[in-house]
Amino acid sequence: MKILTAEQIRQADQYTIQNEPISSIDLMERAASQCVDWLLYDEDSPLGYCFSFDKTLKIFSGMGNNGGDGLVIARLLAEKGLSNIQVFIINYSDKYSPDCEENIKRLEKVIQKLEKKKNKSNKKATLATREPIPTQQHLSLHYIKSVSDFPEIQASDVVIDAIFGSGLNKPIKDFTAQLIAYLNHSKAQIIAIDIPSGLFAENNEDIEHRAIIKANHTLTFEGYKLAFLYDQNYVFTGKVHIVHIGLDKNFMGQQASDLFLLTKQDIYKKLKVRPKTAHKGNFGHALLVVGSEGKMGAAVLSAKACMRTGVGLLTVHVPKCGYNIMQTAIPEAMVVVDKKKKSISKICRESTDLEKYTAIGVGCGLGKGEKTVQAFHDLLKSTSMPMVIDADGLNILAENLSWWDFVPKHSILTPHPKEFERLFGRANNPYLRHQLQIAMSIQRQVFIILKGATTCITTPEGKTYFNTQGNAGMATGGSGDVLTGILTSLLAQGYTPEEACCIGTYLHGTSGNMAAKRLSQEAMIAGDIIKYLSKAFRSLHYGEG
Ligand SMILES: NC(=O)C1=CN([C@@H]2O[C@H](COP(=O)(O)OP(=O)(O)OC[C@H]3O[C@@H](n4cnc5c(N)ncnc54)[C@H](O)[C@@H]3O)[C@@H](O)[C@H]2O)[C@@H](O)CC1
Ligand SMILES: Nc1ncnc2c1ncn2[C@@H]1O[C@H](COP(=O)(O)OP(=O)(O)O)[C@@H](O)[C@H]1O
Ligand SMILES: [K+]
Repeated sequence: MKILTAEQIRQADQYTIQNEPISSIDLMERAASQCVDWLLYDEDSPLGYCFSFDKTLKIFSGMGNNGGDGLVIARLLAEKGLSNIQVFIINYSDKYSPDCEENIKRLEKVIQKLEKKKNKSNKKATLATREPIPTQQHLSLHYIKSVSDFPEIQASDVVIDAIFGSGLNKPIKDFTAQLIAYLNHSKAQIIAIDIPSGLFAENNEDIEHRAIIKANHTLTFEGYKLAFLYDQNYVFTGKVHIVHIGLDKNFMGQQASDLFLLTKQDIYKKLKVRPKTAHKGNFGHALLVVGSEGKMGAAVLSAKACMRTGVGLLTVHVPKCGYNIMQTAIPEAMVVVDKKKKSISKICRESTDLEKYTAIGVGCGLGKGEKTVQAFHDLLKSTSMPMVIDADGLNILAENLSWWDFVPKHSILTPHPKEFERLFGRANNPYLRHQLQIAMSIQRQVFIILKGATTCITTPEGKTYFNTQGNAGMATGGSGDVLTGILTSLLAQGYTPEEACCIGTYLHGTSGNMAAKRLSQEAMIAGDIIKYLSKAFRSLHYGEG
């Protein structure tokens, strides 16, 4: 799925208005009604299925179209019978957008209607019982012009943030900034409409010092904004939900973008089916160069994951101390032992040694001893076959930058954020780090998989794929070794490095999710990701689970 910029979405908005055709105020109505559906019927909604609602919904609306969305949400919820709704318009300037202004009038009319209804029923009740009955539905509109207008917020309140959307063009200031700090300080659940107010859709500088809503949920229109895919911004977006508002699909499909979110369909299309008459020679021969004393677990995890991802043959090069461990843990793999007992010292005597392999994975649990460093150098120089480089392989490279010249073109590097920083340096914010990652992929002609809650893959052509599969149960030692095994297996089987990166990260995250569902995030360990690979494959091939 393509990720579009806020500017491209705005153009899609205009195109839809002109060509569907639909008026902008009706498009706003449609967007808000989709949000209302989510609020009333989604299992994640703090309002969920709760018509007789004992909490108060406090909607904070700005003066642009995002504010307009908030006003329509209030009106539609009131029309559906939701009881306690308070709307606050934040007067940060003296100019409303036309659709926002029109929706204030529409909301005022509904309030008047409700008041009339209330007075009528109170009159009736007074005649019959001589006492007014409690009001059934409360909808009110207030204006915030300074700090003294801030309402009290209870922990049980649900706050809708419709202050600013994608039209924000500079950081929020003055009492609106104070309001955001005040809302963030409250214990209420916050739902942001389109984008948390204060966050820019792409590049966010100086984020620690800016006023930005910290939402529990964000209902975003049509698709993820780039900023939502950086782990550092999760604190602002909370869980992201896509709300389709009916923008022109063809127009959006034609927009140029080098940014993609991986979906199940993308992966399904890339997965090959194993021919009925296949033999093990059809699925490649992988070599894993892994392990050292005390870190043979990393070697075992990568080897098991490699075999469970479908490789035909696997050879694992380990130090002598790893021989029994490896043969016992995974009899399906062949083992080549190093001359050294505790760590690897020489991987290949001649370059022809490597010719029988169709892919090489190196780095898991390798260590950085002098001989190992030399062996890694020799390995890089002996082959032009793209390889998967992880963990200590990356650390060694970071300490020997001149060896970049020997890294085979189109190799896959799998750093976590710390390893990335060692290799490529620091960037001031996640957007700039992403730009650095793209630049490095192009300059070094490698695929870089920056691992995280959302994993970011960049290609030598400058494309980016984001993988959002996975969960915090995978934040445990060895999960990265499993990914290296999976990637090496896919490369060995003849998938292109780009396919291997996309399928590998998606598969890894999907297995992790399946393991967490069955075992809990706390109890699952890296080896469980391997156990659930079979289920993940079945879900991709046959839609099971
Ligand atoms: N296709 C879409 O994406 C649709 C978008 N809609 C909504 O429209 C929003 C965008 O609306 P707008 O363009 O009116 O933008 P906003 O509602 O985000 O912006 C508010 C206005 O405030 C001004 N402003 C920007 N930064 C400011 C600051 N720091 N201090 C004071 N004023 C500032 C801007 O000039 C703008 O006029 C979206 O986020 C979404 O909620 C929907 O209404 C319908 C369809
Ligand atoms: N919170 C999370 N959500 C999703 N995936 C995660 C999360 N934490 C870790 N992971 C995944 O687990 C793996 C951890 O890799 P790494 O840090 O190299 O671990 P190790 O070195 O222990 O093997 C990565 O693929 C990463 O994307
Ligand atoms: K918002």
